[in-house]
Amino acid sequence: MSLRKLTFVTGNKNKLREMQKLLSGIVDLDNRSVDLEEIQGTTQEVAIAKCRQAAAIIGGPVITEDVGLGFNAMKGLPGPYIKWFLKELKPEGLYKMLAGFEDKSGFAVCTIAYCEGPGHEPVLLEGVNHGTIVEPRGPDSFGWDPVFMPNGFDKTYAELPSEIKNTCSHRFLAVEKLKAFLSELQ
Ligand SMILES: O=c1nc[nH]c2c1ncn2[C@H]1C[C@H](O)[C@@H](COP(=O)(O)OP(=O)(O)OP(=O)(O)O)O1
Ligand SMILES: [Mg+2]
Repeated sequence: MSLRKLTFVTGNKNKLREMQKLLSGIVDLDNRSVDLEEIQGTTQEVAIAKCRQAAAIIGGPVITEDVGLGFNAMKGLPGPYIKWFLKELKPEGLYKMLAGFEDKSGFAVCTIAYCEGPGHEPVLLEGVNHGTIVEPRGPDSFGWDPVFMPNGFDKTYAELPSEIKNTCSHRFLAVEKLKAFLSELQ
């Protein structure tokens, strides 16, 4: 049986590494590193626009991914804008953003968008993982991993072995939905 071919359009090596693990044996995953334009809007709007662009560039079936980190004390902000907050503030600054708030809870959202090709409507598969924003702990190797401690664990994403992150993460939860969706396609 040959595996379905899909191109994951992302410029983020760490996302690619996790996605390859999560989809191994299920999808023949190719990668194209394209810096897709990200519009302003809700996570869903950003994800759909990103995936449309990717499908137009690749000319075939693609997935893209948009990740957000929301703070409940800030009604879900920074959400899809976390990349720019992280870039300027680093993990330490993200933690400090909540200094004036009692509520340190937050949630990580992974929105995978699948598009069959140019002219097709993207389909969204979303995974949400809830947790707490803590002082940075663990290796500073992937995004905001050092400040996110998922519920049910006493370690941050950065401190957890990747095999464990991959069984509970926002990305894992979205990939579970993607697998179910792909198994319904012919
Ligand atoms: O599991 C994760 N653990 C920690 N940090 C993460 C994770 N996943 C994404 N991130 C970071 C990357 C970027 O700073 C922001 C999302 O922005 P986002 O636009 O989705 O990612 P990106 O621009 O790096 O790659 P892409 O080319 O796929 O858009 O959160
Ligand atoms: Mg991006």
